[in-house]
Amino acid sequence: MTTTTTSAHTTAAKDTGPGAGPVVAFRNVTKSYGPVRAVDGLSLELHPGETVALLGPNGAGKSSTLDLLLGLRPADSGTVELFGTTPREAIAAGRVGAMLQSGGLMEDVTVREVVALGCALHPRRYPVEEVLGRAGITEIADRMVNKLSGGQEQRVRFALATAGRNDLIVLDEPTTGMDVTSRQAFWATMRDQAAQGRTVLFATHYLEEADAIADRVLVLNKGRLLADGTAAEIKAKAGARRIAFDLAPDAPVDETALRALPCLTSYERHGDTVRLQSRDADATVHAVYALGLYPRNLEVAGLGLEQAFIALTEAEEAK
Ligand SMILES: Nc1ncnc2c1ncn2[C@@H]1O[C@H](COP(=O)(O)OP(=O)(O)OP(=O)(O)O)[C@@H](O)[C@H]1O
Repeated sequence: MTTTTTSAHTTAAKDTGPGAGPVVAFRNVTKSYGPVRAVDGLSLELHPGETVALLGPNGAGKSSTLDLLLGLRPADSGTVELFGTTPREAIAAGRVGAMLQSGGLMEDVTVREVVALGCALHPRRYPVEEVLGRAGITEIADRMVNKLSGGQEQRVRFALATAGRNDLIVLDEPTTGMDVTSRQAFWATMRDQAAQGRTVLFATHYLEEADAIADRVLVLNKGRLLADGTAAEIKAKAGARRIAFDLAPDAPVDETALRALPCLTSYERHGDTVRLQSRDADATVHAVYALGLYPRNLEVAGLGLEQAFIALTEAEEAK
């Protein structure tokens, strides 16, 4: 095993700097389980220092993509490279840390013992106490692993993923089971890792996390890449805008005419409040006035990431 005396605060390896090749390269990768095509001709590249969120509905292929990336499963066709080499070689070189949903922790050991083992196995390890501190588990270091809550287990997994100086950190729904404070602390640590030049890829169902943390968002559906860009670009790609207004109380309202407004992609009414999504907000608002309504508190806004995500995946389902 290789050891290193590099300072704990050394940044990621030099060849991950600007101008270096991609950290991750998928080229036309396909993976099926029997009749289910979990990953369908996926091509993408991740670059040094990016923090990338992987979004998708249940069964979209997120975990399968991460499994292929980590070499845990072979692709049926296409190629997966990390740092220009195979996943196996990149992991053996200690360049990749991963926190997966599955995989039990050893049970009859303390938190410190399991983290110490993770550190010992890493070719570019950090000191155990530093790893415990970063994951916020110093206080529970002497507790048995099988006595931990779900959120505490997640923190131990996080400690194992950051036991050494990795250049790529892969996280599959890392904050599931964590309370709000733990989540915030977790992402603060992750931001710090990214600021040191590491590439971070995380799958999540929390769209607000993707919006707040990621500088790039990949939307997967049915194993295919539906959108790839900043959160703002994904919102723009969804195309629709939100319109909300209040109807004048007691004014006669033709519900059928409201539902038939032009360019609507969604319609909701709660009492006097109407909430719409429209492909062309100008045309819709114009038609509201043409109905002889006098909307009050009129608001027109872009979609949030969550609504954009739903609009994009629904549009794909409708194909
Ligand atoms: N080992 C397996 N055997 C058979 N089918 C599988 C296996 N693993 C995944 N699948 C199927 O492949 C598809 C993609 O699953 P995957 O777990 O990659 O999606 P996901 O986006 O991670 O979903 P979730 O958000 O629910 O975790 C699903 O239809 C799933 O049922």
